[in-house]
Amino acid sequence: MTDEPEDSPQRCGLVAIVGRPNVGKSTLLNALVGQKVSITSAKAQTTRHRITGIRTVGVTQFVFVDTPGFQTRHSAALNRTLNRTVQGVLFDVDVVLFVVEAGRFGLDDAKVLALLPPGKPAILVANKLDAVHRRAELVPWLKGMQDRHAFAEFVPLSAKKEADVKRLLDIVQPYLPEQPWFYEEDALTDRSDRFLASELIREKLFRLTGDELPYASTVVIDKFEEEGNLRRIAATIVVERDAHKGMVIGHEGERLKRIGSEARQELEHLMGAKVFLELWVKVRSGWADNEEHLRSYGYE
Ligand SMILES: Nc1nc2c(ncn2[C@@H]2O[C@H](COP(=O)(O)OP(=O)(O)OP(=O)(O)O)[C@@H](O)[C@H]2O)c(=O)[nH]1
Repeated sequence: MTDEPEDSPQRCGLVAIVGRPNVGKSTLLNALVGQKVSITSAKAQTTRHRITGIRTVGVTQFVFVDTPGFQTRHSAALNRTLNRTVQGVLFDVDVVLFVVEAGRFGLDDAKVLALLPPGKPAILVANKLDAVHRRAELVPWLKGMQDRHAFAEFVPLSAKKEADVKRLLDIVQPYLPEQPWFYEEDALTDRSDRFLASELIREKLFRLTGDELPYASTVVIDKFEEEGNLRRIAATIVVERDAHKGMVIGHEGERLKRIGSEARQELEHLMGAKVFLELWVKVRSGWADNEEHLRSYGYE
C-alpha cells in the first residue's frame, strides 16, 4: 500500500471479522486497527452497523464493523434471530475475514461458515500459525478448506505478528471499493456525517422496499458539502439489475421520493442542519457506460 502513488483514488469499505469463540478475532482486530480503536457514538444508533475500529493506510481506509454474536467469548448460542442479524451485517460489508485456528475446523467453525452470504468475498484467515509445529500438514488442510467454501484468499498468519497483520491489510485492500473515506484520517471515535448519510439512506431503502430488494444494493455518497447550516448531499443507490431500479424508484417515482424525504428529515434531525438531498439510482452492471442518472424529484 505504501507503493501507491499519492494521487490514487481513495478506497474505503467495511470489513467484518467472524469466527467461533477463541480463534483470536479480538487479537486480530486490535492488531489490524493498531492504536486507532474507535467506539461508536450514541448518535449512530439508528444505523445498521457498530464500528469497532478504523485504520487508514495510504489511500485506503478500512472500517471494521461489529458482528453481533461473534465478539465475546461467552457469546450466546447462535439462534435464528441472531443469525439473521449477522447475515444482514455480512451482506452489507465489502469483505469478510473468516478466522479459524490454522489446521483446525470443527462444528463451531462450520456453523459460522454457514452464515457467510454466497458471493460475498471472504478471506480465510488461518490464525495462530505460530502454534503449528508441522507446517507441511497445513497444505492438505488448506486444500480441504478450499472445498468447503469459495474463499477469495487463504492467509495463514499469526495475529500476534506485526508483519503478518500488515500483509493481511495489503491483501484486503483491493476488496474495498474506490470511494472517498467515510472518516477523517485521524477520526477515532465518531462516525462522519458522510457515513451517517449513506447508512441512513440505506436503512430507508431497505425498510421501504421490504424484502424485494437484494442486500447487494448499496449507497454511495457522491457529494457532501457544508455551507453554514446547510448540507448538500448527493447520493447514488447502486442496484444489481434494471428490475431493482424500478423497485427503488416505484410508481411515478413515489418510493424514491419517500426514501429521500424520510432520510432527509432524519438527517436534519441528527445533524442539526438543513439538508438538501439528491438521490440517484444506478444499475451496477452499467456503472461505467450507463450515464443515465435518474433523479428523484420533489423533496428538496
Ligand atoms: N499463539 C497464538 N495465540 C493467539 C493468536 N491470536 C490470538 N491468540 C490467543 O487466542 C486466545 C483467544 O484470542 P481472542 O482474540 O480473545 O479470541 P476471540 O476470537 O476474540 O474470542 P471471543 O472473544 O471468545 O470470540 C487468546 O488467549 C489469545 O492470546 C496467535 O496468533 N497465536
